[in-house]
Amino acid sequence: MPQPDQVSAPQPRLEIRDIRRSFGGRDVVDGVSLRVMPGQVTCLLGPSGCGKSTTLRIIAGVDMQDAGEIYVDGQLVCDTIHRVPPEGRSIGLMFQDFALFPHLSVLQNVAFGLTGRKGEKRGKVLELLKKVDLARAIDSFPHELSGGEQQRVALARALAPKPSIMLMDEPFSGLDERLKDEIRDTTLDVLKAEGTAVLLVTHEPDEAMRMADEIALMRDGRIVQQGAPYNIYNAPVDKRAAMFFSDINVIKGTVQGALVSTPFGEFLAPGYGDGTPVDIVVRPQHLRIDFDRAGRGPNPTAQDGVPARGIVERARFMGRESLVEFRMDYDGSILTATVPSVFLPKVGTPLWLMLRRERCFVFASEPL
Ligand SMILES: Nc1ncnc2c1ncn2[C@@H]1O[C@H](COP(=O)(O)OP(=O)(O)OP(=O)(O)O)[C@@H](O)[C@H]1O
Repeated sequence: MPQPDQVSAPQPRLEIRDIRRSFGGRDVVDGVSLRVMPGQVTCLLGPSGCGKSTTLRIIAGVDMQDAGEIYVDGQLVCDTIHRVPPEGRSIGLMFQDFALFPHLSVLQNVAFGLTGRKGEKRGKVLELLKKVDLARAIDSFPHELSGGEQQRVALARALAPKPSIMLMDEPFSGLDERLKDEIRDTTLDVLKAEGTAVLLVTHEPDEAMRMADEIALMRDGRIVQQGAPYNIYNAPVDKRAAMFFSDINVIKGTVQGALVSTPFGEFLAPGYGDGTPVDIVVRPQHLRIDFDRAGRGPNPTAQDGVPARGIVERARFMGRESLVEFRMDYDGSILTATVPSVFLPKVGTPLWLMLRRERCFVFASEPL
């Protein structure tokens, strides 16, 4: 029996350490480290141009880092001296523009990455196509399939050489919204069942939240925050990280004695010196709305703080929810709340707003 201190930590399928890459003197990837465990999906999420695709291309071996190391199952596959070629890295690729060969059948497309005799290959392809629920299409040609079906064939093709890692760069962005959800779920199910480690690049927060076990939020060539979707969403590292996932409201204040006084009551601001301008950030769904009672609002509570009054400036029905904008009495600024769509107040209605304390974040003000 292994002793507790002899039990080794689980081995990441993919590990990159301090990867750097610059183009024309600009650090496009500026010290990125990541680990992806078997069967885990990590999403590299960030705005256009932040260096996501470059990071992926380096891992795939189609571009070369200036510094840093890449390990697959604990084995060094690439540093600046040693370099295992792309085909030797046990890495599968699925890119948005990674199209099927139009003149080859589904069988030939999926068999493309397989070795072995013809009869054997058909058996293997059939097995792969069953996984993506497309066995019936084995003799079809790409143009006879829908976009989603083509994507599932592409997945089967990428899985054919049994890669231990799958790199995906915006693989679903060409599909229509309804199809996307379905193909995302199929893809996830298949990859999880295979135990493949997935690194998926996307600029869509919704896609990352839906797909990822872990999100690595990237900005200007660096990972600024990494964690489970729930944690990234509910404990953003800064205002820009909060804004990346939803609209936000900002209430301005200044720190005095580790506290910020606002019309919504006092907020703790530990670690900030006196006089520091701060932003209290809260998402629209974390505002509470209450009725006006002859010029008075609800009583303050520990959970929601002090109410402040605003006048409905605009209210829009959005289907599942309504979006309501308030002009606040205290300084004329606008705050936005989302509420269940059964509630659609009239413009000009006075209402009281409270902020759900545990959903508010205090950050030092920074120009964006
Ligand atoms: N081969 C190259 N030569 C010069 N500049 C490059 C090269 N490859 C990428 N870049 C630049 O590096 C920056 C990051 O590009 P990258 O494609 O990695 O970003 P991204 O986050 O994937 O963005 P997008 O989502 O738009 O693809 C961009 O400004 C891009 O123009």
